Amino acid sequence: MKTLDQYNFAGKRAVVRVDFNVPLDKSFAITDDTRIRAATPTIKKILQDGGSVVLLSHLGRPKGGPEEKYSLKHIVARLGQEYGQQVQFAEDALQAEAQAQALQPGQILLVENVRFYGEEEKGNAEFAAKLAKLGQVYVNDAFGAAHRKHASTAVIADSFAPEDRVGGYLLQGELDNAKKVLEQAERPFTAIMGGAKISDKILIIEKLLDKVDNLLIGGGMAYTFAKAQGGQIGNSLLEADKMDLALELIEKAKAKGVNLVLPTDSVIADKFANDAETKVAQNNQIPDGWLGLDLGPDSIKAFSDIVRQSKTILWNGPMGVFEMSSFAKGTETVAQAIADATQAGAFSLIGGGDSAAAVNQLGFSEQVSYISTGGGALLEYMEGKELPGVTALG
Ligand SMILES: Nc1ncnc2c1ncn2[C@@H]1O[C@H](COP(=O)(O)OP(=O)(O)OP(=O)(O)O)[C@@H](O)[C@H]1O
Ligand SMILES: O=C(O)[C@H](O)COP(=O)(O)O
Repeated sequence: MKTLDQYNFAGKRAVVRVDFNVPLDKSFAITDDTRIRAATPTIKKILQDGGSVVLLSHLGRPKGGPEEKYSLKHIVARLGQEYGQQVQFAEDALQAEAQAQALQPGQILLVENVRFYGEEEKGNAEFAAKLAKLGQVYVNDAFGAAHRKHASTAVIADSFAPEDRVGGYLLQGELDNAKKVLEQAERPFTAIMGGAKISDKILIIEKLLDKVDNLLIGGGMAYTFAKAQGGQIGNSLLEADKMDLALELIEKAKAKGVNLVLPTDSVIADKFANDAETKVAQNNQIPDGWLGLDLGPDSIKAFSDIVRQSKTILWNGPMGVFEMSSFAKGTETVAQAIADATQAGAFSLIGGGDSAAAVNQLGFSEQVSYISTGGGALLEYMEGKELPGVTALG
């Protein structure tokens, strides 16, 4: 992979694929800008060389057409602050060529969400070739989307000569840190998995069983395990078609000697709201009409104790609905335990858009070793899978 420092961008227009899939609140304000800040060194290097930049990104999961809540126009002003200059905006990825060609050295153009075209996620070659016309060199700095073989993350590279395909600083740094955990993990090695996207992660959990000593499973995905074990989970998150797999994972963990820890209790709520009525329940005895939204006190203690004794820690996915203060305690306490372990010499790698947001929001960002901008991308890399976004640069 050609690195940024091996390329001189003077007089060149670079198409830079970034992962600006940042969380937005209801009024479209950015609630965590980690991914924006993380790509800045790459963009500055290109500009300082005397190049111009055409930014491509996705935001959210639109259904193949424009959707106001997923428009990248919401982040234009923030980018302007970040780069200390006005950032131009192209409202349609396939109508952006004239605007791109008019860019002067040092200028930046942000192109509307590439997923407003269904061809993006299909990895359509014609669509990719049209995007490639926006510049003369392709830079991929979208580590968070490097596991997607999409038009702008991978296929587009075919339209550029190998010497004009470049890996950005963020992409390179992320790969270096992930390798540290994969190849030099000091034991005990603990992975903590949580969040809502059960189907995205459950297969990856299986792979982690070959690498870790402890696997802690919290957040929404834990209820699929509880239900599979015969528990009552009320209205908590469930992916019914993954229950068999959950049981298999429990068995496999046993066979491999991995300490798989599930929450024993939860903070449950009578509605999905910060002002809901709450109480603590055993994870297998959640009444109908109630839903588990955070780790309970026993689970918090069990998780934190293991984390504090670990020498390598990988965390992906919050332990509860941390965005609501009533359900943030599990995530906060686990983050504190990771910070304590790091202070005591452990290497801690935090992955996932929401996990990174939680660590920032709760004020722990300076107390962990590395915050990855990748969720699925980091995990797939850890699992030993090839990342199409990286392979395409070769
Ligand atoms: N018990 C729960 N019930 C419902 N939602 C939950 C629960 N626990 C956590 N969540 C939600 O899960 C979401 C995060 O899940 P997600 O799988 O997206 O994690 P992530 O860290 O962002 O990883 P990635 O980057 O792969 O998306 C948060 O918005 C959080 O509120
Ligand atoms: O948030 C992420 O993990 C990346 O931006 C990829 O998004 P996706 O899971 O919607 O492809």
